[in-house]
Amino acid sequence: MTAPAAAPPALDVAGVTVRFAGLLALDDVSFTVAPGTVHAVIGPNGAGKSTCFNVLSGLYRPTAGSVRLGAAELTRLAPHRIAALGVARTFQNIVTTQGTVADNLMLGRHALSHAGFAASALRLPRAVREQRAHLAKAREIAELTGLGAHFDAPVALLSYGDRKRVELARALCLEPRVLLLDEPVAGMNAAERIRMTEVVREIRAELGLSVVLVEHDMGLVMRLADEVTVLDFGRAIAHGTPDEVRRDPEVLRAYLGTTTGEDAA
Ligand SMILES: Nc1ncnc2c1ncn2[C@@H]1O[C@H](COP(=O)(O)OP(=O)(O)OP(=O)(O)O)[C@@H](O)[C@H]1O
Repeated sequence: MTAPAAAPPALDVAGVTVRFAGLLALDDVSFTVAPGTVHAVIGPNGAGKSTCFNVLSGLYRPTAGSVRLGAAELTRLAPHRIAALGVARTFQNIVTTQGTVADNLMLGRHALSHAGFAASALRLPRAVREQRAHLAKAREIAELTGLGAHFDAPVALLSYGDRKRVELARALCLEPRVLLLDEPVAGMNAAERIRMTEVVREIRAELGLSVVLVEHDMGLVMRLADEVTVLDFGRAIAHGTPDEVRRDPEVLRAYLGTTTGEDAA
């Protein structure tokens, strides 16, 4: 694998508010994802986690507040512009079933293609060279995410866990500086969860990117996150290391019936 790129800039979320009619889905939420760290956003159902992700990836425009990647303000940009600045996301419920693993990863490379459609269709030398380089990169990312042996396999024939990693690999094909992971282990069995945890660790170490993680699986959050922000009714009620937040009385209160924080979220 290539050497890790320079550390990504910090992702600063400052005073973000999202109002849907009368409902405050996010209420003046601020946190900073430090370069190269895994930052989890957790909270009970309806706390605002998905809304927060949708703001970070440009699907929602906040009512107030800002999201900055280094000097770049993201909140007024369309999702594809945010992706082009190096913020890629996975989707919780999209588990692709079309094409081969290679096809899906090459779709992820599409946004980085410089040769135009006509040049590619005409197989002009530059387009052919570029296509070859994209394929090599896609293969490298498949290896990194444990999909190397399945590179030419139809996605429909893969296990659920492998397909979730295709979604992750597709996002990595954008060569992001910040990766937004939306419930990466949702629906997985125990073995698949462990595998995904290992893969996220490896990609962080290998690629040096920052990861923002929304996840209900507290085991995964405790093992992976450097920092955690806890949302409740749209407000950020706690920030800290996994150990700090699981001992925080307000966090324990937010998760009704939770006494240890182990099975929170
Ligand atoms: N597009 C929308 N229009 C109106 N209300 C919305 C919309 N999206 C989310 N909400 C509301 O905003 C609040 C926060 O929802 P959100 O989906 O962000 O929470 P969440 O923490 O991701 O929940 P879950 O863990 O159940 O996925 C909820 O009350 C939800 O009903």
